[in-house]
Amino acid sequence: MTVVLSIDQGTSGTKAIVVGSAGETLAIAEAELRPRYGEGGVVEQDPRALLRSVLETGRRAVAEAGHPIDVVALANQGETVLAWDRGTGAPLSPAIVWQDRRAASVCAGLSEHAEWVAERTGLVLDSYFSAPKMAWLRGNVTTEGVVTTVDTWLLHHLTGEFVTDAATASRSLLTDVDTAAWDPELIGLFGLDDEPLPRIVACDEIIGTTRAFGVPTPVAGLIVDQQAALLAEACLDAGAAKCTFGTGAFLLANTGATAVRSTAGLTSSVAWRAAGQTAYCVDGQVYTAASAIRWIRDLGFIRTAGELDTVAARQADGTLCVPALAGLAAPWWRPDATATFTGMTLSTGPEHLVLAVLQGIAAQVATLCELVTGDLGTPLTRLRADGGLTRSRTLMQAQADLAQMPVDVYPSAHATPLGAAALARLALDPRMTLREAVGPWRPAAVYEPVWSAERAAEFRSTWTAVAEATVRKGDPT
Ligand SMILES: O=P(O)(O)OC[C@H](O)CO
Repeated sequence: MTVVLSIDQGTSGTKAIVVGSAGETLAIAEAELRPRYGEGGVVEQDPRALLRSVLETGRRAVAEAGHPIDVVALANQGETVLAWDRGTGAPLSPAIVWQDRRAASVCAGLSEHAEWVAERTGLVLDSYFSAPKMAWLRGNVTTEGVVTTVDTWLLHHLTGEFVTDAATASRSLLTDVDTAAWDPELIGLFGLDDEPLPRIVACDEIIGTTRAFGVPTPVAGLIVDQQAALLAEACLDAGAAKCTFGTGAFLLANTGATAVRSTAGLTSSVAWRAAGQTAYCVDGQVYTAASAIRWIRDLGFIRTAGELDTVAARQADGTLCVPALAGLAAPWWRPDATATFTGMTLSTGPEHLVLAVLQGIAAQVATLCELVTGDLGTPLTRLRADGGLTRSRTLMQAQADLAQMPVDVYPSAHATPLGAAALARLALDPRMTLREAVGPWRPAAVYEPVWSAERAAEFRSTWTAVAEATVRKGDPT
């Protein structure tokens, strides 16, 4: 029996779970993290707090499980970067979170290269990805040490190794998506030629051992959190898609062994490299989902996210929201976009604003479902969903209504660490298939659309007009 300590180091928190061989959760420990938001698109985290949360939740989960662990897996937040000293491991900068928009200036300066960069990397030249942030850090914060994604820094602390996995590397704008290897031309474009870059490893590779959680234990099962959830939800065949409703909402669809070049403004990256194969996915992003809910909570509209369904109005009053509180990603790619509420009257209450935020998130995800369908060449007919916000019945019903497809809610709140745990199991038992490592699951709830196709289309066209107007507001005059 393989017991995995699987750690999900995310934007809003770190979760460590101990997973038994049948995928059962033996223990859970969580730590909340709060990024620092500042003017000018600043979203930062204290790297030491991230590391502390990994060590502390991992140790608590192991103690609670009361069972020796065989392997440690780590899922990471993808595009968040920091500068650090390779000798001491000390951070030399804050962690610049994927939501941070300050590197937009780097992308603007490279805009004439946008087309070939997209063709080579499968991504869009946008401040969301790691390389512009790395270049921004170099130009504005420090020329010392190394600049890497957070996973590399955490893994250095755990094992002493200098590595990243193929899925995380593919989110950088520094890899050729077809080979998933560092690309010297891209590295040169961002002025990062002199940077030592970590070795790219497979997601199911044993990269070293750690003593951080007791006796020396192998470390394997490294992957971006979104891709981990795609794997946990068994989206193993081309065409299967999931949306994780976390800090942001991220829709990923498996495209098999091919990295498609999106014609719709989505991005393509490595889903995982495991069992000797590389699988790809297309993805679309809603930058603020739970962070929009946290925002309305901080404004006092709700006391906790658990109140969403009781507070949200049963009927909309015409208020619409584009929750672009940290810019807009696919298909607009406008880091400068800001959030909008329209259609309010004197009778609009907090309940209408709460409903409008939930419908705004669902409308953005519905747009992504439509675009994914275009890229896959076959219609997306069902959506799998996970993440904390799937607890909101109002949101899930709005999702089914606006996307006009059933939504299957994943039964566990731990899709991301369960996906990383599956990769770790595979690492320890290479005779297993990926499908066996993941195992079957049944939805905890299925939301069927109750709105007619006409009603959904009408809502979406009004909402899209508001989103387009939001984007036009920032157009140069
Ligand atoms: O930390 P999460 O769970 O919000 O996910 C972050 C995404 O992977 C960013 O691309």
